[in-house]
Amino acid sequence: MSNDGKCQDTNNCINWLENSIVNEYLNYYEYSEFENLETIGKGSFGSVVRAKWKNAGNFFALKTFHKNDEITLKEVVNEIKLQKEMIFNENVIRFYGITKAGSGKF
Ligand SMILES: Nc1ncnc2c1ncn2[C@@H]1O[C@H](COP(=O)(O)OP(=O)(O)OP(=O)(O)O)[C@@H](O)[C@H]1O
Repeated sequence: MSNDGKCQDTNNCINWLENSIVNEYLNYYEYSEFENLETIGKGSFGSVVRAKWKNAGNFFALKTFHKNDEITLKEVVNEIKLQKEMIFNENVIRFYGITKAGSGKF
């Protein structure tokens, strides 16, 4: 699938994410690079945790999606697309990249 943001089913969404990482459109972080995870909020699709990035000691908000189903994967791709479009808006938090928890969730 091309990297035009289309995500019609589960496999397409996963391919879009993986191609975006391989082609370096998205930064990928190993989940093991984070420590001191503390839950700071919950949304419709998952929870948000504050986590320390071991490499530099700074903190990130990690948005975790609880399921790997089609609706959730479409939400992940949609949210990444929105974040990338908002890159120059100072009122919107910066999107740094994506990680994958041990359970396979993004
Ligand atoms: N970057 C962040 N820094 C601090 N807290 C955050 C951050 N992102 C999200 N949160 C907290 O986590 C909560 C859940 O965020 P999340 O984005 O999962 O859902 P939402 O946008 O509030 O709702 P929905 O999932 O219905 O769109 C937020 O309401 C907020 O309290």
